[in-house]
Amino acid sequence: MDKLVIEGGRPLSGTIRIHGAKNAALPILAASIMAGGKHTIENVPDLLDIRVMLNILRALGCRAEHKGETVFLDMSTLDSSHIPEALMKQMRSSIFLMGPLLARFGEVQVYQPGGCAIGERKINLHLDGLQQLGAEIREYGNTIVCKATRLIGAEIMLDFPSVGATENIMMAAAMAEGITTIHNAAREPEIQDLQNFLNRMGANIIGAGTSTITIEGVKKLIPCAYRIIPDRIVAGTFMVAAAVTRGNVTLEHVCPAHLTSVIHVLRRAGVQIHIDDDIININCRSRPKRLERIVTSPYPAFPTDLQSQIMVLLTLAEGLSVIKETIFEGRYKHVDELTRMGADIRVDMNSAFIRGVPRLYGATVEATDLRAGAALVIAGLAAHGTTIVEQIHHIDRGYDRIEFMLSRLGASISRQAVPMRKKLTLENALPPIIKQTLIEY
Ligand SMILES: CC(=O)N[C@H]1[C@@H](OP(=O)(O)OP(=O)(O)OC[C@H]2O[C@@H](n3ccc(=O)[nH]c3=O)[C@H](O)[C@@H]2O)O[C@H](CO)[C@@H](O)[C@@H]1O
Ligand SMILES: C=C(OP(=O)(O)O)C(=O)O
Repeated sequence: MDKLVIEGGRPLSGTIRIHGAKNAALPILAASIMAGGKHTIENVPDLLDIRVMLNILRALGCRAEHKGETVFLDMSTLDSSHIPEALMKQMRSSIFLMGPLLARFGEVQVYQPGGCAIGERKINLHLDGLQQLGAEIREYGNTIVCKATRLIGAEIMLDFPSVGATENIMMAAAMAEGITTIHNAAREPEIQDLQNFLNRMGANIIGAGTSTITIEGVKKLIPCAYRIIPDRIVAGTFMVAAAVTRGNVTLEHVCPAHLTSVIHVLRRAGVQIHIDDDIININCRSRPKRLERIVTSPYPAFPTDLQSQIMVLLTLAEGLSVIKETIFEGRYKHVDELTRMGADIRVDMNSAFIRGVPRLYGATVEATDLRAGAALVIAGLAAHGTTIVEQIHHIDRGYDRIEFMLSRLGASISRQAVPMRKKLTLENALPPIIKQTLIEY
Protein backbone atom coordinates (compact mmCIF):
# COMPACT_ATOMS: atom_id res chain seq x y z
CA MET A 1 0.00 0.00 0.00
CA ASP A 2 1.43 3.37 -1.01
CA LYS A 3 0.59 6.94 -0.12
CA LEU A 4 1.32 10.25 -1.81
CA VAL A 5 3.05 12.99 0.13
CA ILE A 6 2.54 16.48 -1.28
CA GLU A 7 4.07 19.81 -0.25
CA GLY A 8 1.53 22.30 -1.51
CA GLY A 9 1.77 25.85 -2.72
CA ARG A 10 3.83 25.51 -5.90
CA PRO A 11 2.26 26.70 -9.18
CA LEU A 12 2.43 23.96 -11.81
CA SER A 13 4.41 24.89 -14.88
CA GLY A 14 5.65 23.09 -17.98
CA THR A 15 4.50 20.61 -20.60
CA ILE A 16 3.26 17.03 -20.33
CA ARG A 17 1.82 14.48 -22.69
CA ILE A 18 -1.59 12.99 -21.87
CA HIS A 19 -1.81 9.21 -21.97
CA GLY A 20 -4.43 7.05 -23.67
CA ALA A 21 -7.98 6.78 -22.36
CA LYS A 22 -8.73 4.07 -19.79
CA ASN A 23 -12.42 4.15 -20.65
CA ALA A 24 -11.70 3.61 -24.34
CA ALA A 25 -8.95 1.01 -23.88
CA LEU A 26 -10.95 -1.27 -21.55
CA PRO A 27 -13.92 -2.01 -23.88
CA ILE A 28 -11.58 -2.19 -26.87
CA LEU A 29 -9.40 -4.81 -25.17
CA ALA A 30 -12.58 -6.73 -24.35
CA ALA A 31 -13.85 -6.41 -27.95
CA SER A 32 -10.58 -7.79 -29.33
CA ILE A 33 -11.58 -11.32 -28.27
CA MET A 34 -14.22 -11.33 -31.01
CA ALA A 35 -11.51 -11.83 -33.65
CA GLY A 36 -9.16 -14.81 -33.44
CA GLY A 37 -5.53 -13.88 -34.18
CA LYS A 38 -3.09 -11.11 -33.30
CA HIS A 39 -3.99 -7.51 -32.46
CA THR A 40 -1.70 -4.57 -31.70
CA ILE A 41 -3.30 -1.84 -29.58
CA GLU A 42 -1.29 1.35 -29.13
CA ASN A 43 -1.47 4.21 -26.62
CA VAL A 44 -2.64 1.91 -23.81
CA PRO A 45 -1.69 3.39 -20.41
CA ASP A 46 -0.19 1.26 -17.67
CA LEU A 47 -3.06 1.40 -15.16
CA LEU A 48 -4.32 -1.04 -12.55
CA ASP A 49 -7.57 -1.57 -14.47
CA ILE A 50 -5.68 -2.33 -17.67
CA ARG A 51 -3.57 -4.90 -15.79
CA VAL A 52 -6.73 -6.52 -14.47
CA MET A 53 -8.24 -6.64 -17.97
CA LEU A 54 -5.08 -8.24 -19.37
CA ASN A 55 -5.11 -10.78 -16.52
CA ILE A 56 -8.72 -11.64 -17.34
CA LEU A 57 -7.82 -12.10 -21.01
CA ARG A 58 -4.95 -14.39 -19.96
CA ALA A 59 -7.30 -16.35 -17.68
CA LEU A 60 -9.54 -16.88 -20.72
CA GLY A 61 -6.60 -18.41 -22.58
CA CYS A 62 -5.33 -15.42 -24.63
CA ARG A 63 -1.75 -14.24 -24.79
CA ALA A 64 -1.39 -10.62 -23.73
CA GLU A 65 1.74 -8.52 -23.36
CA HIS A 66 2.01 -4.82 -22.45
CA LYS A 67 5.28 -3.31 -23.67
CA GLY A 68 5.66 0.45 -23.22
CA GLU A 69 2.33 1.80 -24.40
CA THR A 70 1.53 -1.05 -26.78
CA VAL A 71 -0.50 -4.14 -25.99
CA PHE A 72 0.13 -7.24 -28.10
CA LEU A 73 -2.72 -9.74 -28.03
CA ASP A 74 -3.02 -13.19 -29.48
CA MET A 75 -6.60 -14.39 -29.39
CA SER A 76 -6.01 -17.65 -31.26
CA THR A 77 -5.61 -19.56 -27.98
CA LEU A 78 -8.78 -18.16 -26.33
CA ASP A 79 -10.60 -21.20 -24.93
CA SER A 80 -12.82 -20.16 -22.03
CA SER A 81 -15.94 -18.05 -21.58
CA HIS A 82 -15.88 -18.15 -17.78
CA ILE A 83 -14.40 -15.08 -16.09
CA PRO A 84 -12.89 -16.00 -12.70
CA GLU A 85 -14.89 -14.38 -9.89
CA ALA A 86 -11.85 -12.94 -8.12
CA LEU A 87 -10.81 -11.05 -11.28
CA MET A 88 -14.37 -10.04 -12.13
CA LYS A 89 -14.69 -8.30 -8.78
CA GLN A 90 -11.55 -6.21 -9.19
CA MET A 91 -13.22 -3.66 -11.48
CA ARG A 92 -16.49 -2.59 -13.06
CA SER A 93 -15.15 -2.92 -16.60
CA SER A 94 -14.96 -6.73 -16.38
CA ILE A 95 -18.64 -6.57 -17.45
CA PHE A 96 -17.49 -5.41 -20.91
CA LEU A 97 -16.46 -8.99 -21.65
CA MET A 98 -20.02 -10.22 -21.49
CA GLY A 99 -21.12 -9.08 -24.97
CA PRO A 100 -17.92 -10.16 -26.77
CA LEU A 101 -17.76 -13.61 -25.09
CA LEU A 102 -21.41 -14.20 -25.85
CA ALA A 103 -20.79 -13.27 -29.49
CA ARG A 104 -17.74 -15.53 -29.76
CA PHE A 105 -18.86 -18.60 -27.75
CA GLY A 106 -22.64 -18.33 -27.52
CA GLU A 107 -22.34 -18.42 -23.75
CA VAL A 108 -20.64 -16.63 -20.91
CA GLN A 109 -20.47 -16.99 -17.13
CA VAL A 110 -19.74 -13.84 -15.13
CA TYR A 111 -20.34 -12.44 -11.65
CA GLN A 112 -21.53 -9.08 -10.40
CA PRO A 113 -18.61 -6.75 -11.24
CA GLY A 114 -16.61 -4.77 -8.69
CA GLY A 115 -15.36 -1.20 -9.05
CA CYS A 116 -15.43 2.14 -7.24
CA ALA A 117 -18.14 2.58 -4.58
CA ILE A 118 -19.77 5.62 -6.14
CA GLY A 119 -23.32 4.33 -6.40
CA GLU A 120 -25.42 1.24 -6.85
CA ARG A 121 -24.26 0.75 -10.44
CA LYS A 122 -26.75 -1.88 -11.57
CA ILE A 123 -26.21 -3.87 -14.78
CA ASN A 124 -29.89 -4.28 -15.70
CA LEU A 125 -29.52 -2.29 -18.93
CA HIS A 126 -26.65 -4.52 -20.08
CA LEU A 127 -28.67 -7.67 -19.34
CA ASP A 128 -31.91 -6.34 -20.88
CA GLY A 129 -30.05 -5.36 -24.05
CA LEU A 130 -28.42 -8.76 -24.44
CA GLN A 131 -31.75 -10.46 -23.76
CA GLN A 132 -33.34 -8.43 -26.55
CA LEU A 133 -30.64 -9.77 -28.87
CA GLY A 134 -31.84 -13.29 -28.00
CA ALA A 135 -29.71 -14.23 -24.99
CA GLU A 136 -31.18 -16.28 -22.18
CA ILE A 137 -29.97 -14.99 -18.84
CA ARG A 138 -30.04 -16.85 -15.53
CA GLU A 139 -28.89 -15.36 -12.26
CA TYR A 140 -27.90 -17.60 -9.34
CA GLY A 141 -27.03 -15.29 -6.47
CA ASN A 142 -23.88 -13.54 -7.62
CA THR A 143 -23.40 -15.67 -10.72
CA ILE A 144 -24.81 -14.70 -14.10
CA VAL A 145 -24.99 -17.25 -16.91
CA CYS A 146 -25.87 -15.99 -20.34
CA LYS A 147 -26.51 -18.25 -23.36
CA ALA A 148 -27.57 -17.68 -26.94
CA THR A 149 -27.58 -20.23 -29.75
CA ARG A 150 -28.19 -17.29 -32.12
CA LEU A 151 -27.94 -13.56 -31.51
CA ILE A 152 -30.48 -11.71 -33.62
CA GLY A 153 -30.53 -7.96 -34.32
CA ALA A 154 -33.20 -5.92 -32.49
CA GLU A 155 -34.52 -2.41 -31.88
CA ILE A 156 -33.23 -1.51 -28.41
CA MET A 157 -34.36 1.53 -26.48
CA LEU A 158 -32.19 2.34 -23.46
CA ASP A 159 -34.03 3.91 -20.51
CA PHE A 160 -30.85 5.84 -19.77
CA PRO A 161 -27.85 6.46 -22.08
CA SER A 162 -25.58 4.11 -20.15
CA VAL A 163 -22.02 4.10 -21.47
CA GLY A 164 -21.31 0.48 -20.53
CA ALA A 165 -24.66 -0.90 -21.70
CA THR A 166 -24.32 0.88 -25.06
CA GLU A 167 -20.86 -0.65 -25.48
CA ASN A 168 -21.85 -4.17 -24.42
CA ILE A 169 -24.82 -4.18 -26.78
CA MET A 170 -22.73 -2.77 -29.66
CA MET A 171 -20.17 -5.53 -29.22
CA ALA A 172 -22.68 -8.39 -29.07
CA ALA A 173 -24.67 -6.94 -31.97
CA ALA A 174 -21.56 -6.62 -34.15
CA MET A 175 -21.77 -10.40 -34.75
CA ALA A 176 -25.54 -10.86 -34.47
CA GLU A 177 -27.73 -11.80 -37.45
CA GLY A 178 -29.37 -8.74 -39.01
CA ILE A 179 -29.60 -5.14 -37.90
CA THR A 180 -29.59 -3.75 -34.36
CA THR A 181 -30.53 -0.17 -33.58
CA ILE A 182 -29.71 1.30 -30.17
CA HIS A 183 -31.92 4.28 -29.37
CA ASN A 184 -31.00 6.73 -26.60
CA ALA A 185 -27.43 5.46 -26.85
CA ALA A 186 -24.65 7.11 -24.87
CA ARG A 187 -22.66 9.60 -26.97
CA GLU A 188 -19.28 9.60 -25.20
CA PRO A 189 -16.12 9.81 -27.37
CA GLU A 190 -15.08 6.39 -26.02
CA ILE A 191 -18.11 4.91 -27.79
CA GLN A 192 -16.93 6.38 -31.07
CA ASP A 193 -13.52 4.88 -30.40
CA LEU A 194 -15.11 1.46 -29.86
CA GLN A 195 -17.11 1.83 -33.10
CA ASN A 196 -13.91 2.72 -34.98
CA PHE A 197 -12.11 -0.29 -33.51
CA LEU A 198 -14.96 -2.70 -34.26
CA ASN A 199 -15.20 -1.36 -37.83
CA ARG A 200 -11.43 -1.75 -38.21
CA MET A 201 -12.00 -5.44 -37.36
CA GLY A 202 -14.63 -5.63 -40.12
CA ALA A 203 -17.83 -4.71 -38.27
CA ASN A 204 -20.48 -2.53 -39.86
CA ILE A 205 -21.54 0.16 -37.37
CA ILE A 206 -22.63 3.76 -37.84
CA GLY A 207 -23.95 6.47 -35.56
CA ALA A 208 -21.65 6.34 -32.51
CA GLY A 209 -21.42 9.84 -31.11
CA THR A 210 -25.14 10.33 -31.73
CA SER A 211 -28.12 8.92 -29.80
CA THR A 212 -28.88 6.32 -32.47
CA ILE A 213 -26.36 3.62 -33.31
CA THR A 214 -27.02 1.15 -36.11
CA ILE A 215 -25.14 -2.13 -36.24
CA GLU A 216 -25.38 -4.53 -39.15
CA GLY A 217 -24.08 -7.86 -37.86
CA VAL A 218 -21.26 -9.65 -39.68
CA LYS A 219 -20.27 -13.32 -39.51
CA LYS A 220 -16.60 -12.88 -38.79
CA LEU A 221 -14.23 -10.23 -37.46
CA ILE A 222 -10.52 -10.05 -38.18
CA PRO A 223 -7.71 -8.86 -35.87
CA CYS A 224 -6.22 -5.40 -36.41
CA ALA A 225 -3.86 -2.65 -35.27
CA TYR A 226 -5.45 0.29 -33.48
CA ARG A 227 -4.51 3.44 -31.52
CA ILE A 228 -6.55 4.51 -28.45
CA ILE A 229 -7.77 8.13 -28.12
CA PRO A 230 -6.27 10.47 -25.47
CA ASP A 231 -7.80 10.39 -21.98
CA ARG A 232 -10.11 13.41 -21.70
CA ILE A 233 -10.60 12.89 -17.96
CA VAL A 234 -6.86 12.82 -17.27
CA ALA A 235 -6.51 15.95 -19.43
CA GLY A 236 -9.35 17.63 -17.51
CA THR A 237 -7.74 16.66 -14.19
CA PHE A 238 -4.47 18.33 -15.18
CA MET A 239 -6.32 21.39 -16.49
CA VAL A 240 -7.96 21.84 -13.10
CA ALA A 241 -4.67 21.17 -11.29
CA ALA A 242 -2.99 23.89 -13.36
CA ALA A 243 -5.81 26.35 -12.59
CA VAL A 244 -5.99 25.55 -8.85
CA THR A 245 -2.24 26.11 -8.38
CA ARG A 246 -2.41 29.31 -10.49
CA GLY A 247 0.01 27.73 -12.91
CA ASN A 248 0.82 27.71 -16.60
CA VAL A 249 0.67 24.24 -18.11
CA THR A 250 0.66 22.90 -21.65
CA LEU A 251 -0.93 19.54 -22.36
CA GLU A 252 0.08 17.67 -25.51
CA HIS A 253 -1.68 14.80 -27.30
CA VAL A 254 -5.16 15.82 -26.22
CA CYS A 255 -8.39 16.03 -28.16
CA PRO A 256 -9.82 19.50 -27.34
CA ALA A 257 -13.14 18.64 -29.03
CA HIS A 258 -13.75 16.02 -26.31
CA LEU A 259 -13.29 18.68 -23.62
CA THR A 260 -15.71 21.35 -24.85
CA SER A 261 -17.86 21.45 -21.68
CA VAL A 262 -14.79 21.40 -19.43
CA ILE A 263 -13.08 24.23 -21.33
CA HIS A 264 -16.32 26.24 -21.18
CA VAL A 265 -16.64 25.79 -17.40
CA LEU A 266 -12.99 26.66 -16.72
CA ARG A 267 -13.21 29.77 -18.89
CA ARG A 268 -16.31 30.85 -16.95
CA ALA A 269 -14.22 30.51 -13.79
CA GLY A 270 -11.71 32.96 -15.27
CA VAL A 271 -9.07 30.45 -16.40
CA GLN A 272 -7.28 31.33 -19.65
CA ILE A 273 -7.23 28.48 -22.15
CA HIS A 274 -5.54 28.44 -25.54
CA ILE A 275 -6.03 25.63 -28.01
CA ASP A 276 -3.79 24.72 -30.91
CA ASP A 277 -4.61 21.49 -32.72
CA ASP A 278 -3.95 18.71 -30.15
CA ILE A 279 -2.38 21.06 -27.59
CA ILE A 280 -4.11 22.91 -24.74
CA ASN A 281 -2.45 25.64 -22.67
CA ILE A 282 -3.96 26.53 -19.28
CA ASN A 283 -2.94 29.73 -17.56
CA CYS A 284 -4.43 31.05 -14.34
CA ARG A 285 -3.11 34.07 -12.49
CA SER A 286 -6.00 35.10 -10.25
CA ARG A 287 -8.48 33.63 -7.80
CA PRO A 288 -11.14 31.61 -9.66
CA LYS A 289 -14.62 33.08 -10.10
CA ARG A 290 -17.54 31.25 -8.54
CA LEU A 291 -19.72 29.08 -10.77
CA GLU A 292 -23.43 29.36 -10.15
CA ARG A 293 -24.34 25.89 -11.29
CA ILE A 294 -22.49 22.93 -12.73
CA VAL A 295 -24.62 19.90 -13.53
CA THR A 296 -22.97 16.57 -14.33
CA SER A 297 -24.81 14.78 -17.14
CA PRO A 298 -24.07 12.37 -19.99
CA TYR A 299 -21.71 13.61 -22.72
CA PRO A 300 -21.47 16.23 -24.16
CA ALA A 301 -22.41 17.86 -20.83
CA PHE A 302 -20.02 18.23 -17.91
CA PRO A 303 -18.63 14.77 -16.96
CA THR A 304 -19.24 13.19 -13.57
CA ASP A 305 -15.64 11.93 -13.73
CA LEU A 306 -14.44 15.55 -13.31
CA GLN A 307 -16.95 16.61 -10.67
CA SER A 308 -14.69 16.10 -7.66
CA GLN A 309 -11.75 17.84 -9.36
CA ILE A 310 -13.74 20.96 -10.32
CA MET A 311 -15.09 21.07 -6.77
CA VAL A 312 -11.53 21.66 -5.55
CA LEU A 313 -11.26 24.73 -7.80
CA LEU A 314 -14.54 26.04 -6.39
CA THR A 315 -13.40 25.57 -2.78
CA LEU A 316 -10.92 28.37 -3.54
CA ALA A 317 -13.22 30.57 -5.68
CA GLU A 318 -14.76 33.83 -4.54
CA GLY A 319 -18.32 33.32 -3.29
CA LEU A 320 -20.83 30.49 -3.42
CA SER A 321 -20.83 27.84 -6.17
CA VAL A 322 -23.23 24.97 -6.71
CA ILE A 323 -22.64 21.52 -8.22
CA LYS A 324 -25.39 19.05 -8.99
CA GLU A 325 -24.35 15.40 -9.49
CA THR A 326 -26.95 13.57 -11.56
CA ILE A 327 -25.10 10.38 -12.57
CA PHE A 328 -23.88 8.62 -9.41
CA GLU A 329 -25.66 8.94 -6.06
CA GLY A 330 -22.51 8.19 -4.04
CA ARG A 331 -20.04 10.55 -5.64
CA TYR A 332 -19.54 13.12 -2.87
CA LYS A 333 -17.24 11.05 -0.65
CA HIS A 334 -14.38 13.52 -1.21
CA VAL A 335 -16.41 16.26 0.50
CA ASP A 336 -15.57 15.15 4.06
CA GLU A 337 -11.89 14.92 3.17
CA LEU A 338 -11.87 18.37 1.53
CA THR A 339 -13.62 19.75 4.60
CA ARG A 340 -10.79 18.40 6.71
CA MET A 341 -8.46 20.50 4.54
CA GLY A 342 -10.44 23.66 5.33
CA ALA A 343 -13.04 23.66 2.54
CA ASP A 344 -16.54 24.95 3.26
CA ILE A 345 -18.98 22.56 1.56
CA ARG A 346 -22.54 21.53 2.38
CA VAL A 347 -24.26 18.66 0.62
CA ASP A 348 -28.03 18.47 0.29
CA MET A 349 -29.33 15.45 -1.66
CA ASN A 350 -27.41 15.52 -4.96
CA SER A 351 -26.35 19.17 -4.72
CA ALA A 352 -23.15 20.51 -3.18
CA PHE A 353 -22.94 24.13 -2.04
CA ILE A 354 -19.35 25.30 -1.99
CA ARG A 355 -18.41 28.58 -0.32
CA GLY A 356 -14.93 29.57 -1.43
CA VAL A 357 -12.24 29.98 1.23
CA PRO A 358 -8.97 31.90 0.80
CA ARG A 359 -6.84 28.78 1.35
CA LEU A 360 -6.80 25.05 2.01
CA TYR A 361 -4.49 23.42 4.55
CA GLY A 362 -2.55 20.17 4.27
CA ALA A 363 -3.99 17.11 6.06
CA THR A 364 -3.91 13.33 5.96
CA VAL A 365 -6.81 12.26 3.76
CA GLU A 366 -8.07 9.08 2.15
CA ALA A 367 -8.87 8.44 -1.51
CA THR A 368 -12.27 6.74 -1.42
CA ASP A 369 -12.47 6.24 -5.18
CA LEU A 370 -10.53 7.06 -8.33
CA ARG A 371 -11.63 10.64 -9.07
CA ALA A 372 -12.09 11.54 -5.40
CA GLY A 373 -8.43 10.56 -5.00
CA ALA A 374 -7.39 12.74 -7.94
CA ALA A 375 -9.29 15.65 -6.40
CA LEU A 376 -7.47 15.25 -3.08
CA VAL A 377 -4.14 15.30 -4.88
CA ILE A 378 -5.14 18.57 -6.60
CA ALA A 379 -6.25 20.00 -3.24
CA GLY A 380 -2.90 18.99 -1.75
CA LEU A 381 -1.03 20.79 -4.55
CA ALA A 382 -2.86 24.02 -3.71
CA ALA A 383 -2.89 23.67 0.08
CA HIS A 384 -0.55 25.24 2.59
CA GLY A 385 1.62 22.59 4.21
CA THR A 386 1.85 18.85 3.76
CA THR A 387 -0.95 16.64 2.48
CA ILE A 388 -0.81 12.86 2.68
CA VAL A 389 -3.21 10.99 0.42
CA GLU A 390 -3.79 7.38 1.47
CA GLN A 391 -5.46 4.45 -0.35
CA ILE A 392 -3.95 5.57 -3.64
CA HIS A 393 -4.52 2.24 -5.37
CA HIS A 394 -7.80 3.90 -6.40
CA ILE A 395 -5.83 6.65 -8.19
CA ASP A 396 -3.60 4.07 -9.89
CA ARG A 397 -6.73 2.65 -11.55
CA GLY A 398 -6.92 5.68 -13.83
CA TYR A 399 -3.67 7.70 -13.79
CA ASP A 400 -0.36 6.30 -15.01
CA ARG A 401 2.01 7.32 -12.18
CA ILE A 402 0.28 10.61 -11.34
CA GLU A 403 3.18 11.69 -9.13
CA PHE A 404 5.60 11.35 -12.03
CA MET A 405 3.47 13.55 -14.31
CA LEU A 406 2.99 16.18 -11.59
CA SER A 407 6.70 16.20 -10.64
CA ARG A 408 7.48 17.04 -14.26
CA LEU A 409 5.32 20.12 -13.80
CA GLY A 410 7.28 21.21 -10.72
CA ALA A 411 5.05 19.76 -8.00
CA SER A 412 6.60 18.47 -4.80
CA ILE A 413 5.00 15.04 -4.64
CA SER A 414 6.36 11.62 -3.83
CA ARG A 415 5.04 8.09 -3.46
CA GLN A 416 5.94 6.40 -0.24
CA ALA A 417 5.30 2.85 0.87
CA VAL A 418 3.05 2.49 3.90
CA PRO A 419 4.47 -0.19 6.21
CA MET A 420 2.07 -3.11 6.61
CA ARG A 421 0.29 -2.86 9.94
CA LYS A 422 0.62 -5.93 12.17
CA LYS A 423 -2.78 -7.62 12.37
CA LEU A 424 -4.37 -6.59 15.64
CA THR A 425 -5.15 -9.76 17.59
CA LEU A 426 -5.52 -10.13 21.32
CA GLU A 427 -2.17 -11.86 21.35
CA ASN A 428 -0.41 -9.02 19.45
CA ALA A 429 -1.95 -6.45 21.77
CA LEU A 430 -0.61 -8.05 24.97
CA PRO A 431 2.67 -6.80 26.47
CA PRO A 432 5.46 -9.47 26.18
CA ILE A 433 5.62 -10.06 29.97
CA ILE A 434 1.90 -10.95 30.18
CA LYS A 435 2.19 -13.11 27.03
CA GLN A 436 5.06 -15.06 28.65
CA THR A 437 3.09 -15.47 31.89
CA LEU A 438 0.09 -16.77 29.96
CA ILE A 439 2.25 -19.25 28.04
CA GLU A 440 3.83 -20.49 31.30
CA TYR A 441 0.44 -20.71 32.97
C1 LIG B 1 -15.15 2.22 -17.85
C2 LIG B 1 -16.05 3.35 -18.10
O1 LIG B 1 -16.29 3.72 -19.23
N1 LIG B 1 -16.54 3.99 -17.05
C3 LIG B 1 -17.35 5.15 -17.21
C4 LIG B 1 -18.77 4.73 -17.52
O2 LIG B 1 -19.22 3.91 -16.45
P1 LIG B 1 -20.55 3.06 -16.62
O3 LIG B 1 -20.59 2.50 -17.99
O4 LIG B 1 -20.61 2.13 -15.48
O5 LIG B 1 -21.64 4.19 -16.46
P2 LIG B 1 -23.13 4.18 -16.97
O6 LIG B 1 -23.27 5.25 -18.00
O7 LIG B 1 -23.53 2.82 -17.33
O8 LIG B 1 -23.91 4.58 -15.63
C5 LIG B 1 -24.60 5.78 -15.50
C6 LIG B 1 -25.78 5.60 -14.56
O9 LIG B 1 -26.65 4.59 -15.04
C7 LIG B 1 -26.91 3.62 -14.05
N2 LIG B 1 -27.03 2.29 -14.70
C8 LIG B 1 -26.08 1.88 -15.57
C9 LIG B 1 -26.16 0.65 -16.17
C10 LIG B 1 -27.26 -0.17 -15.87
O10 LIG B 1 -27.39 -1.28 -16.38
N3 LIG B 1 -28.20 0.28 -15.00
C11 LIG B 1 -28.12 1.51 -14.40
O11 LIG B 1 -28.99 1.87 -13.62
C12 LIG B 1 -25.68 3.69 -13.14
O12 LIG B 1 -25.95 3.20 -11.84
C13 LIG B 1 -25.36 5.16 -13.15
O13 LIG B 1 -26.18 5.81 -12.21
O14 LIG B 1 -19.59 5.90 -17.65
C14 LIG B 1 -19.67 6.68 -16.44
C15 LIG B 1 -20.62 7.83 -16.71
O15 LIG B 1 -20.10 8.69 -17.62
C16 LIG B 1 -18.28 7.15 -16.03
O16 LIG B 1 -18.35 7.79 -14.80
C17 LIG B 1 -17.31 5.98 -15.94
O17 LIG B 1 -15.99 6.48 -15.79
C1 LIG C 1 -15.94 5.65 -12.41
C2 LIG C 1 -14.87 5.46 -13.18
O1 LIG C 1 -14.49 4.30 -13.71
P1 LIG C 1 -15.17 2.85 -13.64
O2 LIG C 1 -16.42 2.92 -14.44
O3 LIG C 1 -14.15 1.99 -14.30
O4 LIG C 1 -15.39 2.52 -12.20
C3 LIG C 1 -13.99 6.58 -13.57
O5 LIG C 1 -13.19 6.38 -14.51
O6 LIG C 1 -14.07 7.66 -12.96
